[in-house]
Amino acid sequence: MPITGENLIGAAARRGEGESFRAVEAATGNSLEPAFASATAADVERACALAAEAFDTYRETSLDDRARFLEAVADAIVAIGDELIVRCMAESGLPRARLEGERGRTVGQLKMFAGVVRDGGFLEARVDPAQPERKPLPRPDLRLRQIAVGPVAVFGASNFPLAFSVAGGDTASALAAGCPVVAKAHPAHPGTSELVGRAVQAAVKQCGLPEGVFSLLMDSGISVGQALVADPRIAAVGFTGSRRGGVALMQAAASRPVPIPVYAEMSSVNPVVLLPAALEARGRDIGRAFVGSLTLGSGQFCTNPGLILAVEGAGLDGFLEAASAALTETQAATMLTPGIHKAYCAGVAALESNPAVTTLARGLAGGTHQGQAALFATTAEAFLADHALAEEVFGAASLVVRCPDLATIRAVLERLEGQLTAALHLDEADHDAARALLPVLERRVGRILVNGFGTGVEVGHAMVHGGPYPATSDGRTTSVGSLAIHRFLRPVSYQDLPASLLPAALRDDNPLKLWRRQDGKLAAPSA
Ligand SMILES: NC(=O)C1=CN([C@@H]2O[C@H](COP(=O)(O)OP(=O)(O)OC[C@H]3O[C@@H](n4cnc5c(N)ncnc54)[C@H](O)[C@@H]3O)[C@@H](O)[C@H]2O)C=CC1
Ligand SMILES: O=C(O)CCC(=O)C(=O)O
Repeated sequence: MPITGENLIGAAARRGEGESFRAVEAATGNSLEPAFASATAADVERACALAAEAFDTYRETSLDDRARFLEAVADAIVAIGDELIVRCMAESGLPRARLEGERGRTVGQLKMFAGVVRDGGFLEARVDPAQPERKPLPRPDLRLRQIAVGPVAVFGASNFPLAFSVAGGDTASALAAGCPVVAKAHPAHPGTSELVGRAVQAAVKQCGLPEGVFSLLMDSGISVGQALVADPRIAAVGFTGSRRGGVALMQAAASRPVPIPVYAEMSSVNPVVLLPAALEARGRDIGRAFVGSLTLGSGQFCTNPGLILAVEGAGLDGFLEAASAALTETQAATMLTPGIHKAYCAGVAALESNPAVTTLARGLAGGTHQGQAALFATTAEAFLADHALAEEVFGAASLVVRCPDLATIRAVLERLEGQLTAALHLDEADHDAARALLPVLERRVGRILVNGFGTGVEVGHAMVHGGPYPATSDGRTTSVGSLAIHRFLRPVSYQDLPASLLPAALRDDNPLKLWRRQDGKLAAPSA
């Protein structure tokens, strides 16, 4: 499939008339062909108009038709073949095996949502039949279902160019909910974005859906994203990226005449608590496993373990020795963009020059665009006194906070901002200590895990990839897993509607065979 540098607006492919830009090969910094041209305000207008036009038809597609569409998108992505992987490797600097895995995750995610749609449970159908004889007042007939919120703007992430990008989790969950998507390509991987966008466009056509179900807009800057979020037809936003970018979109959305929700996944340092018995028994093993997670993908995961909390002692010393030894041998790896590399180097330099911070180890030095891993340590006292030490350094850098006791670990956790994950390393003798920390962790994070690290999010039904601000803009939800569909749904109640006007999900004969809440009780569909 040739990459043309065009915007995909409904069924059309159109060269933008905005600023021209090229993708950059992450490993070399060289420009890649072809030139892309940023979309204009008229392109944004057209994509949003088509999305609004498609909305009522698309949201009422049968569950089976919508599921088949999601499966068609998955198949079309696979059908691109190796060209997708090769282009994505060049644009992101990520290795083949990682991107092949990520393609599998992207396709699996679309198929999972196809299953969620077919199941119909996300409609949360409820029926409270009328009670005309109720005293002192009769009860009306009340029925409820969830409907799609409207067209969704999706901003692809730089660090997951497939699974969190054009046809990633935000797009899959919005399409599953019945929302058309206008995607804004990340300027770090426009070629990858176009290839995937063309696959979605082809699936829309193949399934006979209205063309406005999907559009893809290019931009080297931020004006297309700003115009998209401001467009009155856009009803919600999905975003993964920097705190600055996410907050800017939250502000843009909140200052519209009609504000809309922004589901932004932003920054997180993902505290890892090493409890005493586990540290003493296997501190060295934990240290080696930690370095594996820290340096995965050059540390460019929002779930990266950026903060380690432990009580001082021989166990922590063993952990630090093993972690430092492993880190010292870690190869530097190409980072996603020169900008991200520069931000990483600045973050590391700030820690190195902080008098309250000790550099424990650095990985092997690398080329111009490669991130050199780093491990730092500080005291709890210094950490609590300096807010900057709790900020995310995006890349393979982590800070160990030496604590005098468990109460101090708890105090540090209490002071942290909202996080995506927290990990506890524990043995049985640590259970009481862990139990005491759980209430704090539940208040601070979206996912609590034991004897592991948060990198590598499982795409499933019980996953929460979210957390209180600033991990995300809305801690009540998730951007990974089937629950993500609820971000793009809204309940509607139908009171005393004649049977012929009711949506199929709420009719007495239950033609969709849904599990429904009948007078408050979950009821199976009759055979
Ligand atoms: N928490 C996470 O998962 C991630 C965090 N990051 C952080 O973000 C930094 C920069 O990476 P990027 O991927 O470029 O993130 P970014 O937040 O700068 O950009 C992400 C997307 O949002 C758009 N955007 C950014 N600011 C905007 C604004 N004010 N108005 C409209 N659109 C806007 C960009 O054009 C891009 O499409 C990294 O150094 C890292 O610190 C990056 C990737 C993932
Ligand atoms: O760890 C993962 O699998 C996903 C991480 C993520 O969401 C991110 O880095 O943006």
